Amino acid sequence: MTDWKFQRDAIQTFRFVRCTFDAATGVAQLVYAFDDGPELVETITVPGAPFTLDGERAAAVERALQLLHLITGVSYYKAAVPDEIRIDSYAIDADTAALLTLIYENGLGEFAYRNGLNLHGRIRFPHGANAGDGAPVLGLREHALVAIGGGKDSLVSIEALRTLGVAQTVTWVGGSQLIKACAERTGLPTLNVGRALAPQLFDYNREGAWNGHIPVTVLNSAILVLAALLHDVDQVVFSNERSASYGSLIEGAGEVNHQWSKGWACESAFGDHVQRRIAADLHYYSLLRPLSELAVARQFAKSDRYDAHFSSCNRNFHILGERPANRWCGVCPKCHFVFLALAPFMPKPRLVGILGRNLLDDPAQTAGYDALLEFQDHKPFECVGEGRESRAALAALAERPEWREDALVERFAREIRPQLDAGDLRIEPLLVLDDEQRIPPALWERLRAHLSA
Ligand SMILES: CC(=O)N[C@H]1[C@@H](OP(=O)(O)OP(=O)(O)OC[C@H]2O[C@@H](n3ccc(=O)[nH]c3=O)[C@H](O)[C@@H]2O)O[C@H](CO)[C@@H](O)[C@@H]1O[C@H](C)C(=O)N[C@@H](C)C(=O)N[C@@H](CCC(=O)O)C(=O)O
Ligand SMILES: Nc1ncnc2c1ncn2[C@@H]1O[C@H](COP(=O)(O)OP(=O)(O)OP(=O)(O)O)[C@@H](O)[C@H]1O
Repeated sequence: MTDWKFQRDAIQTFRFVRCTFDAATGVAQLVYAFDDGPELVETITVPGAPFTLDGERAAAVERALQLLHLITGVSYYKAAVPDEIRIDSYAIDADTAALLTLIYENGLGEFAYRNGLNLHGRIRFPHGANAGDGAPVLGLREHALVAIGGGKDSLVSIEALRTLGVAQTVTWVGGSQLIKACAERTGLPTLNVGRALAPQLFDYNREGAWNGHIPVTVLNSAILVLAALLHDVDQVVFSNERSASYGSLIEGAGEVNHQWSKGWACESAFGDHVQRRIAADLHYYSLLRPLSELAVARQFAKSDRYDAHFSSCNRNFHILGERPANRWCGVCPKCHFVFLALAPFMPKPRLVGILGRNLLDDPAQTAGYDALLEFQDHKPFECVGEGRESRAALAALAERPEWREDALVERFAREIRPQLDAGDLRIEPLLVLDDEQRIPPALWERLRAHLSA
């Protein structure tokens, strides 16, 4: 064991070694290993300890901990993608194995595509027969843990829930100062869950591990489910919009969705599983599922409360490495898209003030915008709206005197718009609310009225 070296292609087995939770400290340890190599220990710390857990709630916490262990393993499994998966210290049933296969295969879709790997049929979680449905009703208190990511989406949800009078705690995972500042700006109760990846993963990455995107949203979701049980809360609320269900269309490969774990397929499978197998009265849902990215942007633009605090630029959220000096790098797909999506709904000086520059008047950004428009390129592997949303937003700006002379708007009107069907360029149809969602029905009725106001 002391001589063990990470040799990606020689590794045969990925092991889920054990998971533990200490109610006195709020610390969960999620332990993995390759073959008989060193233990890889990821640590999750839920503030609020000590936690007093009675019989049924303690059992639900144990089930949530195992689900978290199984989902979080994706970060380590991907480093070698070995043929065999083993679960050393507990057993899972066929339903749980099916959920995990769905999450690993699809959540690692971009990773597999970029590395030229085929994961279909390769990910096999050992399992027994189905244990049957029947998670108990725990009598959880009516309260929402709302995930906050520092960008516009979660802020739209938080403000909607505030307006609708839903009691909420603004919750985030990890040490981002930007998210903390946004959370504090809400003026609501906050909960910051600590997360430390096993340090060896960074060594393995340097030593030739497979690397690439992992389904981080479902991982954060599993963390919040555990935190909800510990804090006796009946709702875990995310802010994943309808557009997240659509990936990039790649010639020869089909659809590859960077944000698969923000999509409806993941939300419905994960949310149903939580209610069937963990706690029948724990509701996991995305409040923004009925909305397109443009509809979310329109909603965000209604208030300027967060203009000086939020950022959707993912470059702020690296564990290691540099972050943009003024919250917006201005050159990545998310900066491009958010600028474009907000532009039809916000006065121009306000938007330029938020990002610090006018991205649509910068010819150097042409290729970036072409990818968003799916013009001579595919939609970027990032959390951006659908191509039709970008095209509709630019078409709207091409009609506005304050925007139409800007370099990229003018180019769109001259070169790209004539190749498109005018009927597909209207914004209004993209703002219609969708019915595919799992928001608690009474809340959905009130939310629909609020969003339509
Ligand atoms: C901040 C970011 O975008 N990171 C992505 C980037 O990672 P990078 O290597 O540049 O830096 P770090 O994030 O600091 O990660 C260092 C290494 O750690 C590993 N890792 C990290 C987190 C984790 O949960 N598991 C891990 O294994 C990984 O090996 C890193 O190399 O590129 C990576 C490869 O494409 C991405 O996976 C990183 O994405 C993060 C996991 C992340 O948190 N990204 C979110 C900002 C993000 O993409 N959110 C999407 C949601 C999409 C989804 O749910 O799938 C969004 O904006 O909506
Ligand atoms: N560190 C985090 N902890 C908990 N939840 C997070 C974290 N980062 C992102 N999320 C949540 O994951 C979901 C997807 O994140 P995403 O980045 O799309 O949203 P956002 O930051 O609210 O908005 P934007 O799209 O403008 O960046 C959101 O519900 C967000 O709240």
